Amino acid sequence: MDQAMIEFQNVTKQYQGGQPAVDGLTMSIRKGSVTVFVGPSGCGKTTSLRMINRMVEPSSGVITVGGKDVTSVPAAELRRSMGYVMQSAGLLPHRSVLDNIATVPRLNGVSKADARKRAEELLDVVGLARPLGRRYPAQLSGGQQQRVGVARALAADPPVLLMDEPFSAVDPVVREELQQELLRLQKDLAKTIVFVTHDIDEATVLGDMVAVFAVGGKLAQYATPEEILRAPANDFVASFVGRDRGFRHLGFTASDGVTIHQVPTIVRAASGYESDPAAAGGWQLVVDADMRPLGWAAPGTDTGLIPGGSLFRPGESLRRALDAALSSPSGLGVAVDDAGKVLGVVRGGEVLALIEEARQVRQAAL
Ligand SMILES: Nc1ncnc2c1ncn2[C@@H]1O[C@H](COP(=O)(O)OP(=O)(O)OP(=O)(O)O)[C@@H](O)[C@H]1O
Repeated sequence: MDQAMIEFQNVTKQYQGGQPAVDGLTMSIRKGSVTVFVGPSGCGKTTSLRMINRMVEPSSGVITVGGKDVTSVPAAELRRSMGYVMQSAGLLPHRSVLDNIATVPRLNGVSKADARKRAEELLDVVGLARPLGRRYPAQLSGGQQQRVGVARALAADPPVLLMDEPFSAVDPVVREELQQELLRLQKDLAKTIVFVTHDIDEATVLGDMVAVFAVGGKLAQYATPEEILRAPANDFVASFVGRDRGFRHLGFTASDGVTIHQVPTIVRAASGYESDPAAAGGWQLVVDADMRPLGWAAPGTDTGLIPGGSLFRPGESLRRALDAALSSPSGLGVAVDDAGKVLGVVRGGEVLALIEEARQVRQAAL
């Protein structure tokens, strides 16, 4: 796993008449990892990404993929050997979704029938219903189009996937869904993914490694997301990751010690409500017949169902546990298992105490 897949050796790109867009970039990207290029607008992220598949040629320096200098491979062949996903999905409007996904395998000489069969399987992989394959791109939502973009990039089963702000044009809820989907896919696929974003949150969620670029095309820090949040290399990185970095860092603190308490529940079934006799006038969690959370019933009032907050799954970070408690109208964060069934609740005060404990342990280790 520690093998390098992509290497930049002192790579510079200067477009005509300008300052360098990328300046002396040297970095090694591990096989099977997700590496995120992040930084403010115009700092050379896209240029760096595009030099990997020769959509842009460097002014100087060498880039190797799988140990091979990319300039030794014809540009068109190199491009087809890597998946590429961009912000606008870039689908061909007059071709069906299936034909869009089958484009590169067809160019590689795969028969139409085989390419379509593979395209149908890929719809499953990216979580799209098969009938959508017959539609045209304009008949899909933005999020669905991005999924097709990912399926198309995966069609030829390339070892390397290049993704340029693929999720930035969709709303935040769909965006988070797509991020989680990509992480799930990556668990099985173990591709070498290079992902460009200007969103530090997206970078720390997705990246095994994060490369922070500064204006002028210089690499400011290249480290794990945890390290970038805990120990920014300089003032530029510190200001880029922002004031919330302490909070974001919680995303890397394990929640093992969090106690999950029992919670009084009301089952909302077809026959009506069944209240928990243990409720004794406090907040009650409303669940369906399968014990999945639906919302809250406030104490002593009849205001009906109050929407719940975010959910916490044991094994997730303290950030998730705290968010579940803070976003819940009752102040109790709902914990669920993998099937979405209620396990109990976490208390905000207890999560904060654990956060403080973890901070002291970190401090003592310095
Ligand atoms: N084809 C081009 N010709 C001339 N200059 C270019 C070209 N493409 C990019 N640049 C310049 O190179 C610099 C880096 O651009 P690049 O697109 O790589 O940055 P980026 O970090 O991806 O930005 P953004 O987040 O805005 O997409 C910018 O100053 C940009 O104006």
